Amino acid sequence: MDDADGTETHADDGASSPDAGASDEDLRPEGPPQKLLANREELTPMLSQYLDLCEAHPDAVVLFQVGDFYEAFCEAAEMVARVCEVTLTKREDSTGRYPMAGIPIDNAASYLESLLDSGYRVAIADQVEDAEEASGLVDRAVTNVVTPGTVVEDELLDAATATYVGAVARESDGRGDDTYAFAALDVSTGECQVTSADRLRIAEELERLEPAELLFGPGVALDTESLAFEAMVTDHDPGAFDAESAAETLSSYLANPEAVLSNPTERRACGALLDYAEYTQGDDGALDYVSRVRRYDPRRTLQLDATALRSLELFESRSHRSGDTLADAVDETACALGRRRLVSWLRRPLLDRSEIERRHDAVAEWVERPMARETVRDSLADVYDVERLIARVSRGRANARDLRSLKATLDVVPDLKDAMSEVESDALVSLRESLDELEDVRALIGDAIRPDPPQEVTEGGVVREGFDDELDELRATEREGREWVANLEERERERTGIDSLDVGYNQVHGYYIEVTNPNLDRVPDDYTRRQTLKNSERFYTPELKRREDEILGAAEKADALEYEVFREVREAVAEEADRVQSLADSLADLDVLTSFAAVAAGHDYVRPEMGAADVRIEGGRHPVVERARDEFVPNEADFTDGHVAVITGPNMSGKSTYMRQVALIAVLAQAGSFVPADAAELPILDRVFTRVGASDDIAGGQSTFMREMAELTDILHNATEDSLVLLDEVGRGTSTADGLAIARATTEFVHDEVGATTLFATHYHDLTALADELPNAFNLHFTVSKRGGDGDGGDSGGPDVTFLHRVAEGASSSSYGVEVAKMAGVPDAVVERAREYVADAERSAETGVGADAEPEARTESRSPGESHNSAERQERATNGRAENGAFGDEPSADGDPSTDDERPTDGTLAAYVDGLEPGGDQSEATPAERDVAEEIRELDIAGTTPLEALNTLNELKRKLDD
Ligand SMILES: Nc1ncnc2c1ncn2[C@@H]1O[C@H](COP(=O)(O)OP(=O)(O)OP(=O)(O)O)[C@@H](O)[C@H]1O
Repeated sequence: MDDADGTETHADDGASSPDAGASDEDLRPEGPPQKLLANREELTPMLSQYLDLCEAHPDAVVLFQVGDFYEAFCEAAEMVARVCEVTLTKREDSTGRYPMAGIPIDNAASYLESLLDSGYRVAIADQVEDAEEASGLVDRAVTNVVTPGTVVEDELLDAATATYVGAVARESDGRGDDTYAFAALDVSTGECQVTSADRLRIAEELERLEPAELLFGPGVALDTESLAFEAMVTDHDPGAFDAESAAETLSSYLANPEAVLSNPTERRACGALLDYAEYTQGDDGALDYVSRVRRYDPRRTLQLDATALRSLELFESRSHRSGDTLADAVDETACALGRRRLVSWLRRPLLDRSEIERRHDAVAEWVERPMARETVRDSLADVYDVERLIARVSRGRANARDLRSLKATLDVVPDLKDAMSEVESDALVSLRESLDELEDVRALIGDAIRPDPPQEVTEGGVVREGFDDELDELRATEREGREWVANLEERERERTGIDSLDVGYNQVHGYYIEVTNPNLDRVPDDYTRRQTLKNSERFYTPELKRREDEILGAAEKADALEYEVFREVREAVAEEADRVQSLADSLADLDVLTSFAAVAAGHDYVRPEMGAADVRIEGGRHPVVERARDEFVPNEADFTDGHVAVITGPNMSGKSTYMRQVALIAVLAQAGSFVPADAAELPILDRVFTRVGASDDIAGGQSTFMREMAELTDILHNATEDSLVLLDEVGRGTSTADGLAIARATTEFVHDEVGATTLFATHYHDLTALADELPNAFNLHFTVSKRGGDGDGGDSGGPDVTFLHRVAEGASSSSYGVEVAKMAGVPDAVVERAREYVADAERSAETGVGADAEPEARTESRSPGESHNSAERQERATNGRAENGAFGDEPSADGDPSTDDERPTDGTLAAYVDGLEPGGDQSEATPAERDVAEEIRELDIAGTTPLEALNTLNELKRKLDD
């Protein structure tokens, strides 16, 4: 396939076998293959060239163009064959046998994707000279290193999200105060952003942007394991982080780097990053389209760390269903530019009230002008991803279709401006004014490029007639020649009298006149034989030959000239990349503002009033859950009389949804959107913290409880009075006593020291007492409606519970755990038995039986460390608070009436245990009952979910029945 190299064909020659070469599992497929290194002196020129390229790219798998394939050899071949599921063949020459695997170039993207997904970087070594013209070995060079963070191929990129490569640099002041800088680049668009801060905040920035690939400068030791996203860590030349070389790299991108990047650390991170980007794009020098290097200050945006992004399901939902994230719910953008901008606005909601209100003004205006808005959206739907497209143009990778797509986008601009002719809000007016029609570029593409050009740019059919005189002449010659040939058949039939005479063309022999055998005697003298077939002969005439040369010569020249002309046009367009990029920028903003308005109009969102002292939301809804439910119950959130809300209510009653909806409303408002509520007054939050239920979390390495506490520490250290804190069942991951103690202390701390707006959902009903003690705390609870039995135990049917999902003031009075268990499908027998236990426990509580029955002996049966709790419990039990005794070891919230009638599910189990205590009425206890008692005693109640508890109960009951 590559004659110049004397290479074997790639096609499977039957010699393929998995053991065709070295099969050492430990060999890395990247870097120079051992076997080639060993034979270095004897290698054929081609393999020697391959080896050189491998050595120059030790971190990457080199794919080496051989004709229509990209080939890999030795260890790399084995890996490519495995990962890409292609046949492993071999190449054999006098120096040895080398495994070989190849992927077809035409279809390379999908294979590249597999390689990237498997964690490899790929260096593409293309033939950089025409194989036919090469004397000897074809020259090859790495034109592109494909890595997860630097991919530019549309097929490998998600249209809706930006892909970043990031670099982190560190500078130490010698006194322990380090500055960290983080630079991130989207190589597909040229968007580059840089910031610096302390280590923690930079780690947060990484999590916010989630780069697919990271470079760490000298001295940076970030534990990537602890990051909440997966990134490839790349070792790039540490020298690129040096101040001097970074300055040199930056000089190609910024006229005055010091004016844009505020400190040396930022310049080092950015310089190294751009150096790496250049390396991946084939080392052709500076990337012209990276002209927007921007510095940003994370303190100017609402902080959302990885935990918050995840638990609020901004961009990824736990269900992993599309449509289940906030970004999906408020996405009515019309083009990819808008969708990516929406994500970036939601990632970085604003802090500046006037900037926020500027967006709200624009949304309000679009809500009021539905006709114009919809016209704008229709036009935006015709906008291509010009941000990536212009980057391709600058890299010299765009084809003629790309240019036509750019033109189609530019065609839309006048319509957009028209539709916006009457807008008044500041943001929309300045967007309208910034929409550059790029009339020159549009005219150039319109005149030069045919409306429906082919994919290939080297085979003609690209440039319009009338654009280039020389090209037109060549095409005319070609056309005339073809016409002459087209009429030849007719003429020759007439001249020779052979009716069956045909004129045709084939790749090998060119034009011919075909005459069937019976007519051969009538062939004129000027016919020369070209080819003999079974039933006919093919001829040519001197004139046909001359015409053929003319046609083919003109066509070939025209194709080459067209490509030349196309490249000139492409370069002329690339010159205007900055203008195209700022147009893309404006279109993206416009799309998001229009989308916000479309969502607001379609889903009854209101404009929030910003700058309030406290959160006050009327009729608030959860933007995602409300779409999934037929009937969503709106709820108030009023923090004007207190900033700490303790929220109780049965499982499934809507606590988590409620808390998240408050946060999502705040995030949406600060991103510039209207909000799902009847009315909203909102302060400008500096940060949203979330600590959600322990069991909801992925406990990566750490114990769930440790993670919970680490997150809590973060909140308690970093929250301010402008923060919003969501705490969902803090303390659940440990013993009840510790959990309650932590929850209580946390609430007090947040209340007294932090002052943040806090929503604290809890099953510890004792916490509700805090509302009486702390002036700025108040109780909220979720109500249920009961039908049927009243749950007093006398009615074995028990109550039928309907969740109202309605929040109300005050503390809730019951956990309804058993009813939830019933709804979850726990067998009726178990549910009924559980109800009996609840009723027993309640009777015990009323009469004090359970508590009184607890004897001294119990203390002895416990471990020494717990004796204090038992004593304390007994003391409280004597106070008639049997349900606390049932929990075993909770601190008392004496005198709080709201907690007196609580009946947590766990209490019923513990009450059951109490009844079986050795010191209780054990005279008739059977061995089975004693076994059961023992098992119950060993249960970790605090670490057991209600459902597990009921299943355990079912099991225990079965044992007793047996
Ligand atoms: N306001 C509402 N209107 C309608 N449905 C709601 C509402 N709030 C929540 N829901 C639905 O109720 C179910 C339970 O909600 P959620 O998870 O918020 O309850 P919870 O009280 O936090 O439960 P748990 O204590 O078990 O974690 C969800 O399926 C949710 O879709």
